[in-house]
Amino acid sequence: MSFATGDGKKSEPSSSSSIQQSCPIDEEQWGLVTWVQDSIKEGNLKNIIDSDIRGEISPKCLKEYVKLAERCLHNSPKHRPTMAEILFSLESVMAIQEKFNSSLQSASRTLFGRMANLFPFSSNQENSVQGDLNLSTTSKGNNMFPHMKEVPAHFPSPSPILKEFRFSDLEKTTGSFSPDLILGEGGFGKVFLGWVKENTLAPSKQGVGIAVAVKRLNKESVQGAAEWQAEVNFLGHLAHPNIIRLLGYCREELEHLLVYEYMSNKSFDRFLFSDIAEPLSWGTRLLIMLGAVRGMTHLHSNNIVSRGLKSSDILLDKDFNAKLGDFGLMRKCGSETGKTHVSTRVMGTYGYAAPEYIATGHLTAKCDIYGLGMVLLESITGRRAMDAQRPKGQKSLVEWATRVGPNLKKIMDPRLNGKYPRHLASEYIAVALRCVANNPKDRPSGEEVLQSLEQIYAKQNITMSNRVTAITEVLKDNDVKTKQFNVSVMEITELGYNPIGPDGAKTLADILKFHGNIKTNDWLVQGAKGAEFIADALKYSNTIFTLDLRGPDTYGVGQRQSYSTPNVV
Ligand SMILES: Nc1ncnc2c1ncn2[C@@H]1O[C@H](COP(=O)(O)OP(=O)(O)OP(=O)(O)O)[C@@H](O)[C@H]1O
Repeated sequence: MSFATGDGKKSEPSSSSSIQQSCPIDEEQWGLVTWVQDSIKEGNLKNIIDSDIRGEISPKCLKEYVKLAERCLHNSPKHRPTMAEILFSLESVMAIQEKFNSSLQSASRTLFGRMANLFPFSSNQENSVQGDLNLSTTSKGNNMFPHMKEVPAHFPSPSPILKEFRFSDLEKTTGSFSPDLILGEGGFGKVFLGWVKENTLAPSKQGVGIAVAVKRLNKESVQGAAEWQAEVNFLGHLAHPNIIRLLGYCREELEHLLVYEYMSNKSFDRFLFSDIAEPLSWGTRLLIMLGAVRGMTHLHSNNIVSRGLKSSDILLDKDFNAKLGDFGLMRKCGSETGKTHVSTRVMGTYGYAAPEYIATGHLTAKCDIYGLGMVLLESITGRRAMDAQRPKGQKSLVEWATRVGPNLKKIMDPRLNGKYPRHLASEYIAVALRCVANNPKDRPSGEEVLQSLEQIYAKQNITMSNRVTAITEVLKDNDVKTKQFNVSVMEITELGYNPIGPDGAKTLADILKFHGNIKTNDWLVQGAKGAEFIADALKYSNTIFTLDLRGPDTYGVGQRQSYSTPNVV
């Protein structure tokens, strides 16, 4: 913020200010502060406005703005506002100014265009994907906002492809924000299911057209408006299969709404921490995280840090494709947030935030990697980043997981029922633990995480042709005569094994050792290759192997026959 005297020169500072002794500011700043304070006292507000924007500011707005600045500069820290209060005040100021201006566009060229630049992104910082996206200001006058920096706006305005909805249309779309249509509730408000016509996005009857999710911010939300603005500015410009699509927005009076594509499986956390649905298999969890990492690396390549990825920010469509949502980047910019914003989000914030970010407010892409590591850990353990209900020593997931890391039986989500490939699960955990390393330098980049997960996925990938019905003659060398088997292909796919060749046999042998007795309907066995494969596996295994067989004609309903083979070593 720049202030100037009427003639463009700075006037001499008054020596009467009490700020002088107690504020650790340099002489130049002190001069500015006292000069502004004196001008305010004298009722000389006009004089302190930058001549470039004088005439564009509503007098009422200016008064409020200056009042806020004065509070920030209060001699006693106790009387200074919190970040949340500042945001709230700026929001009110903005509303006053908007009444004064005829349009948002004209406002953005003036004072409030400068405020929009406070949104934390950058387009021109060198190597900012891996590098420093610190938002601390370099401007001497803005030390009150340690996590913000006036940087050039990457996406300074909503994308033209976004639809500007009328509030009345969104009311219709959601049955007047019917409680029956609530999809969920976040820190800033409720999300409703609505229906719109496919081409025009005009309101439609329930069940007709396409489903949308309408997020309506609480009017009293102190940070909501900033979040709303950030989402409109960023999300409309980001087209990626792993990033939620924003269809449009609405801003009328104090109402702020966002309209997104509908994700029928809602958020990932629901599947990890509640019993509302069948637990997700290892394979599905891996694919979800792959999608999330792809989305995150796309953000990083656009110089955007998500500032605290959480499992609730990963939304899932009907096929469990993952998309990142929740781009309100301002919301966790101050430590005050924890005091003023009471919701699970605050717990989440602490649980997911990188230690150096908590300590210094210094934001880098590596802070995102830390959050990502937390979600990777959550996805595999089924435990929350922070869980006050857990016994001592287990409340913080990162601490607990670092301790028990290599012990798969302890660390893996019991709801996986042991159905995961041990060697791949170990690799997955190792990646997650690297991401949550205390020292940011020890954390991998987003690209590295992506590569690691892709490798894990490739190792377990089974093509569709291998997933065809398994009708097999198995174990002909092992006492079972000609038998045909129909084996559950999905299960083995989700376990992550490629049951072909010696490698497949080795991994199966590994599993045999781990599980003891297993049933054939956990495995894909196909033709003569399948027979060889099982036989091979038995050679590698030291375990008694129990087969539970059923024929193709009776698959799913038929009789089972059990067969136990002695150890074949
Ligand atoms: N596009 C969507 N489709 C379907 N459900 C959604 C969609 N967006 C959000 N939801 C549901 O609404 C809930 C609240 O979402 P929201 O983004 O407001 O908050 P959050 O990320 O869960 O929490 P917070 O805002 O506190 O970080 C989500 O957890 C999800 O269940």
